[in-house]
Amino acid sequence: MRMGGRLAAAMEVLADIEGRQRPAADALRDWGIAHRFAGGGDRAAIGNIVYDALRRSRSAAWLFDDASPRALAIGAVLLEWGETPEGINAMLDGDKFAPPPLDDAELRILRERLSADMPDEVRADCPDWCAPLMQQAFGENWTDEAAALARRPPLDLRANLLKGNRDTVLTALAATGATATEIAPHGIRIAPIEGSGRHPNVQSGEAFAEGLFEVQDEGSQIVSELAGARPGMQVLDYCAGAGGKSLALSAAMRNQGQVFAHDALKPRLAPIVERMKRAGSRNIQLAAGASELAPLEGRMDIVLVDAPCTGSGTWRRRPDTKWRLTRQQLDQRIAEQAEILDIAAAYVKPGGLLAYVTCSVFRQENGEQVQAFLDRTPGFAPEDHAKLWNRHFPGHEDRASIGTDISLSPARTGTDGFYFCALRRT
Ligand SMILES: C[S@@+](CC[C@H](N)C(=O)[O-])C[C@H]1O[C@@H](n2cnc3c(N)ncnc32)[C@H](O)[C@@H]1O
Repeated sequence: MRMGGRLAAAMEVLADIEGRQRPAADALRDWGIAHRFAGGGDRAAIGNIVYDALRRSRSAAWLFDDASPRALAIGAVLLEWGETPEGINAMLDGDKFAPPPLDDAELRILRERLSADMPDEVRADCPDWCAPLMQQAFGENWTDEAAALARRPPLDLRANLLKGNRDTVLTALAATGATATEIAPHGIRIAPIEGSGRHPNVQSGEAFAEGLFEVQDEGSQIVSELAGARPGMQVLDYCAGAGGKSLALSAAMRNQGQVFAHDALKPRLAPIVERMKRAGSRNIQLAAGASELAPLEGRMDIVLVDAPCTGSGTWRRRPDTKWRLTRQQLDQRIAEQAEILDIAAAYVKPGGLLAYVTCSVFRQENGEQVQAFLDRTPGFAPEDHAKLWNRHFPGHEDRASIGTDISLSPARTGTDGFYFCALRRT
């Protein structure tokens, strides 16, 4: 396929996502099934256009004064692929699978808009109702922060200390251009893809099969590290999901002590068993039901609450969720988080730690949530987060936003957006 055909396919997929309000991954998968002739390179390029268009929907629509799939797809290529309107028309020329070339009216508005300054709310590339939340979260930098959440993400890995170390992985993946992450001590980064490229399929290689690494964003590695799990501890991962953080905790504990992995939705825990085997983790135990949780009450050194949240910190990776999110869903997450904090706190032993984490950047799910918990719960006090950060990440003092808690973001730390707050039970 030439670029024209790829653009036409991306428009088709974007129309499907919009029309049926479905996840981008599902629409792309179905397109692939219906077009078996398309090769891996075509699928990657189409996927990149679709994801770029979703990340930059607002900007792309502004360029054309039109939010149609055509405007979003071509807008994405103009904004993210370094193409010019003339370059696009040259690409489409003579390609019978291509959409019609840019017409005079489109060329006129593009010429005007591409040389103008984007209004802040456009550059932020987020829904209107989220803009005030971004402003509350980031203050005057909010547009830069929101815009960074609309860029292509890197692929981050965590070297598994139970099987090797970062150098082992860097050597195994030398051909991918992987480098050490800046902050997380065991992290490895493969830079964001460019143009029609795709990330190497690191999970199909021997190093992954041997358990040398896990795929985990650097921000997720940092918050796992900040929880401070050490060998011999008793740790409850209360919202363990597929176990990304349980595995990081287990490695930090060198397989000594116990990680109890709980999730309200038991099927979500299922992948942990296979992941543990691969990683050589022997100290993770599933604690799905009430009977498994009851004996843990008041006995945990650390309870990690990686709470269900809006995921606004992960919009780089799942940009379709950004446009589907509603205020009602945010309110629902806030209520769930409060309930989970109240329940999970009971498992912390006196002197132990309640570590609250979200992958959201909104204050309502983060600092305000923690403050409300502290207001209604005697016996918990925030740790000194500047000290905590410096102990774990010396030399990176200025990187995170640190107050009575710690916030990470693509613009600031080059990671997904994460929130961390450690509360000591007194
Ligand atoms: C952010 S995800 C966890 C991701 C996981 N910790 C990781 O690192 O891969 C939040 C999880 O909380 C779970 N959850 C939602 N409500 C819950 C509740 N009331 N109690 C425990 N877990 C809950 C969800 O099923 C979901 O798996």
